[in-house]
Amino acid sequence: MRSMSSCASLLHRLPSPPLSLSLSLQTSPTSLSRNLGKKKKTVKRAMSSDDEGREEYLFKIVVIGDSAVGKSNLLSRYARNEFSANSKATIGVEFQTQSMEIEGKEVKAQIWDTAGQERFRAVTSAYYRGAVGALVVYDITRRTTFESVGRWLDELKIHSDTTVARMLVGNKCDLENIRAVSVEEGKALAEEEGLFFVETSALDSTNVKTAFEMVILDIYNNVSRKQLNSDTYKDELTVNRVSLVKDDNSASKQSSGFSCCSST
Ligand SMILES: Nc1nc2c(ncn2[C@@H]2O[C@H](COP(=O)(O)OP(=O)(O)OP(=O)(O)O)[C@@H](O)[C@H]2O)c(=O)[nH]1
Repeated sequence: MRSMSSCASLLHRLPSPPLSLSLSLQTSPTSLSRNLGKKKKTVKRAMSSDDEGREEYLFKIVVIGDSAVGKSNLLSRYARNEFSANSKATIGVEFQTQSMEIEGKEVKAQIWDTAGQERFRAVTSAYYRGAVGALVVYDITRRTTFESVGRWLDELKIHSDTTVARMLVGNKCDLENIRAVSVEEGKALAEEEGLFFVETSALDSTNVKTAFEMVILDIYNNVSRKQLNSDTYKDELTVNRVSLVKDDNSASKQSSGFSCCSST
């Protein structure tokens, strides 16, 4: 028996952000990539201008958590509105790019999904490199996956910047009847670690859009505040402008423009 109403809604880590969550999704490309072994540039984040001088942003977001918590299905639900009851374990890395508009600016979120199983994981440092946002996912019906959250957060801290926008996601909240982690426990951990928190269901779509878009919005707000003009940032922008030009040319080039993985 499913219960949608029991899913915990979004808990803000910070006071409400200055922007609303009404992002307009422009495209829904399916740039899925399995490029293990190829040595290519890793995108960090980007700002560029198109022909009309409009600002563009590219944010890399990673989805992490134990195996079978629903990472791949959360991404496929968000990007393509698809769910698979029999999805296979992810091998290596996949990513999807979503474009949207915030305050008249084009924002592209490049969302990376990797295997929860250690033996199927690609080079860890390459996966995290350049990430400005992260969804840390556990399965509300399996307590061990909640207990692993600390380990995933530690890995994120080791491999990325401290300013990464982070969302704790308790997935499979449609399975209320076999819940093993309470909403209160999820909230408490999120508060302790300074994360946003939401419970989702990739199966029935509950809060999936909110989870991703809250992270994107938080990154956007952070980046806007920083104004993206520091000296340390300029090199990255130069690299990423090239990637964005490729990305704009055609959907098919999108996956080749942004790929993983080179080891550090
Ligand atoms: N009931 C329910 N099942 C889900 C939900 N999300 C995912 N599943 C199921 O959980 C299983 C694992 O989902 P995946 O998306 O492959 O999990 P994953 O975290 O990507 O797994 P790895 O690739 O091994 O890291 C699949 O059988 C999905 O159908 C959900 O929200 N509700």
